[in-house]
Amino acid sequence: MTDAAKTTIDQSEVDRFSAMAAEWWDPAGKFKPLHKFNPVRLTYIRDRVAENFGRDPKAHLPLSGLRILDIGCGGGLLAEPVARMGAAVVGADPSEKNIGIASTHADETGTSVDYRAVTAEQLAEAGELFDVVLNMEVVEHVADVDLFMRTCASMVKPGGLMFVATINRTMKARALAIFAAENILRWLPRGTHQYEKLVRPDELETPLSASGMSIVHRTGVFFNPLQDRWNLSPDMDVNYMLLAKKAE
Ligand SMILES: C[S@@+](CC[C@H](N)C(=O)[O-])C[C@H]1O[C@@H](n2cnc3c(N)ncnc32)[C@H](O)[C@@H]1O
Repeated sequence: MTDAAKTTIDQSEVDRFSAMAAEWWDPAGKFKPLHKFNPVRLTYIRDRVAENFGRDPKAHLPLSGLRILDIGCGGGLLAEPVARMGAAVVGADPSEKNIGIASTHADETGTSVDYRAVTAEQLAEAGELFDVVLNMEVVEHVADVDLFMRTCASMVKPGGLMFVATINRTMKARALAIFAAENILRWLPRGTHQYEKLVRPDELETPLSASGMSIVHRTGVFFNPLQDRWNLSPDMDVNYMLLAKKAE
């Protein structure tokens, strides 16, 4: 099968997120872990983007002038604050319901985000290019990781960045991110993550390097129960983030 005939969409995954769409902006609801994640990932994105593009991360609008794609944006939990840092943000998600909730919320908060109910494949086919692609908590839900990564990488401009956040496929992740998070802590609905669909860092590195991108930074993200907060950590066995840069 050619790439053009393949899809990255696992319809059962998209349907599951659509069914929960009303809860995107409830900080105590089914997306509570993503709300809790936001401070650490937003700071990481801001600081690394500012460093790459020679900006002051503490400036009023540190991301102004940059075109950023939030692929698999869901309800826009990340797209909105990134737009408020000055970037021109395209938020894309295959679920019409997610995009509906995201658009309504952005209207309510007066935030400008260009939301589109499309797949990464459709955006890439249209020749869209971005300074930064945010690929956060999506790869573990797609049908074809390799194709998804190559499609996303094709939309990064030379010298641009892609951030990827996901969960490692390790026994520790199975115990903490699936069993404990879904059955004991009840942070996530049961069935949110399937062990077989979790993705190891090297499985992202292969399609990235085939697309002219190299990993320039990697970090674990770990929950500290005493602080009730996620922090960056050298331990990449469970949640982790990668930053890849395209050659100039
Ligand atoms: C766990 S949510 C992450 C939402 C957002 N990125 C965040 O971190 O706040 C996963 C999202 O990926 C979307 N998704 C699933 N399959 C996808 C695909 N093949 N391409 C793009 N997005 C996809 C889902 O609809 C859902 O909104």
